[in-house]
Amino acid sequence: MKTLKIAIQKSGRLNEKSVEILKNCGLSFENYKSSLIASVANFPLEILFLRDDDIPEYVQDGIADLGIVGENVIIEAGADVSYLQPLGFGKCTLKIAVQNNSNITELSQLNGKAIATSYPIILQKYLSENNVDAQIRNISGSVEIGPGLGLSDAIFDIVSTGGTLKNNGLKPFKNVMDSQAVLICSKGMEQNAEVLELMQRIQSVLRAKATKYVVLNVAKENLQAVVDLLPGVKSPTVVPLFEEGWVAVHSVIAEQDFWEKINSLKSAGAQGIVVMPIEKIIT
Ligand SMILES: Nc1ncnc2c1ncn2[C@@H]1O[C@H](COP(=O)(O)OP(=O)(O)OP(=O)(O)O)[C@@H](O)[C@H]1O
Ligand SMILES: O=P(O)(O)OC[C@H]1O[C@H](OP(=O)(O)OP(=O)(O)O)[C@H](O)[C@@H]1O
Ligand SMILES: [Mg+2]
Repeated sequence: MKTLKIAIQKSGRLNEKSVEILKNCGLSFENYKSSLIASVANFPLEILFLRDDDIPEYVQDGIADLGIVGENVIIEAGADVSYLQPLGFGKCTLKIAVQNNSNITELSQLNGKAIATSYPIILQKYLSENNVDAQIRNISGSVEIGPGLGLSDAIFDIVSTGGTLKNNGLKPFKNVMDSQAVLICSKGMEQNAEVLELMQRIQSVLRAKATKYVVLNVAKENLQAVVDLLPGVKSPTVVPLFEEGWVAVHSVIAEQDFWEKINSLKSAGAQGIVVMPIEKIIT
């Protein structure tokens, strides 16, 4: 059996969550800051710790079979890789931003202006699609200080909370692309047995993360109303309580509408609601 290689970020925004998702898949490996490669003890896999910019090309060229990296970095690199799974972390938007006191309100006003960015390829494509002819200043980081120093009239960078823009006297002007961390593989590796096994594990971890396990008590006369609110993985489990006329209901609830559901359950007669995290859901 061939040992696969997966490339993840060595340090930075995606490192911790990438390590976490692999560990949650049951993979056992040492995560020393100093080592650039780690062997997984219980799966035919080696983990390469790299700068995120290098990951798309490593995967494209088959030096790594798999990778975890932001979509923004893949698109910027123009890498020819297969997308396997969005991972739900590293969520951000690439935006053009201008100074708070700027009078730029239309895209066409960027004609002839200078825009600082670390993502010149994505920006150039967007500008060309919108017939804007601006000068792109390619800088590798701290892009947000550009306008304040007179280096550029606008910037194009990653925005998440908007805090960095605010701290530098900038305001968002145009949203260009949303991004999140994704699992990718080299072309032709999509059906590899170990790749499929890893995908299945990652998906079961993601499904579990998106849900909570709920146990509650309800009087039999209110059971149908409560069950109608709870789909469960297949359907809710209902077991009798020692006290006559009462049952316990076991089910799962989606994280996203959790509080709304809990309030509806209480109104429908649910009592003693216990909520627990789920580790994995295998379907
Ligand atoms: N503020 C943020 N919120 C959410 N996701 C972000 C944020 N900033 C960056 N990201 C995502 O995380 C990725 C890595 O960001 P990071 O700042 O660690 O990159 P980097 O400094 O280029 O790292 P490296 O040292 O590996 O080259 C980005 O490409 C993007 O996909
Ligand atoms: O909207 P916000 O929540 O403020 O996040 C946006 C900032 O986050 C990223 O930088 P990071 O903090 O990762 O530092 P870096 O420039 O060293 O990569 C990005 O380059 C922005 O500067
Ligand atoms: Mg980088």
